[in-house]
Amino acid sequence: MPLLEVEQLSKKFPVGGRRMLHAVDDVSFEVDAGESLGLVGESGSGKSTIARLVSKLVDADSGAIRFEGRDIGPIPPRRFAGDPARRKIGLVFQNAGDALNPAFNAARNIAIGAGTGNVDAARIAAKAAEAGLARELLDRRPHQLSGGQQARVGIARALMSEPSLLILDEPTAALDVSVQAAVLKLIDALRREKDLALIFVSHDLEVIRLMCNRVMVLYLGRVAEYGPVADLLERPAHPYTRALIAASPGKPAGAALQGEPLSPISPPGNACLFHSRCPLAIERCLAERPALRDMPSGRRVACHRAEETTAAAPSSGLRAD
Ligand SMILES: Nc1ncnc2c1ncn2[C@@H]1O[C@H](COP(=O)(O)OP(=O)(O)OP(=O)(O)O)[C@@H](O)[C@H]1O
Repeated sequence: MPLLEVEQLSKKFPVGGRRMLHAVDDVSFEVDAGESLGLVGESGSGKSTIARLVSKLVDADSGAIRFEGRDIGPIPPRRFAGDPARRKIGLVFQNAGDALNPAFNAARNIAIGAGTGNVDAARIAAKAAEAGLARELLDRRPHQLSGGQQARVGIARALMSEPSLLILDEPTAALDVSVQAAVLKLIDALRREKDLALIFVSHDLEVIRLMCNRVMVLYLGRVAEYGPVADLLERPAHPYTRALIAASPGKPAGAALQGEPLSPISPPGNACLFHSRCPLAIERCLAERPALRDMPSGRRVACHRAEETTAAAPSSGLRAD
């Protein structure tokens, strides 16, 4: 049984009048113990909303979220704080400085993660040590700590309840490259030592490559492609994945996507959501939204032309019919 099973998760937000923004649409995935799943996609693709839905900060419109086999989806977010599953899901957010209470010192901020009133100082020190935070920093308030130290406080806080799943939403996005590398190394070491499962949200494919076993590529709230990370990045099957890889730092310029993304507000019911920017779009893509379908080696892809895309060499210029 997977540690976490998410099935057909959907979330719309009202945006005035009767208009709804489709933030997450029919998303399914699994995470096993000790596994690290990356969520990647452009800004607005639904990564954070998925992280917030799974951690029950936001209520889903529909879909199941089975944690250790139990569907926690129907539990209202306000009641989830007292649920035993809550303690097993640790959360680490972008910009640790903002996520910490500025009035509390590091020790008190870490203690919050236990979810109960009084926490033994020795336990706080132990979690700080696991997160690589020196004991003498525990008396300092967030503004007296560096970005990397703040990130470690956030991680120590998430570890307080001995989680089996950590949800990390761009945990190092605000950090300098060298500090980022040290914090990523820490997270990876913790995953191995504790057999922690991770859901790792990032814009950065290189970070995903380093940190994750599997990756889910999202476009306008839907899964474009899903699969083992090395294989997927080596041989992307979805034209959007190819474009993301081509646009990542260190790749030659000129491969940027053309065309405008569709609006996530009342998107067309039938068409592929990527058709407006897709170099391979054909008539069928306008008439029939591609379902997520199984490909070899554990890959799933939502593209009518995936076979042609994977058959083409990564550097070859793909053309529409
Ligand atoms: N509370 C909300 N009310 C209305 N719209 C929202 C709300 N939260 C998210 N959205 C919208 O849902 C869509 C998905 O947002 P989300 O933050 O999940 O994307 P993301 O991929 O995490 O983006 P980023 O990388 O910028 O954080 C966006 O269009 C966003 O504007």
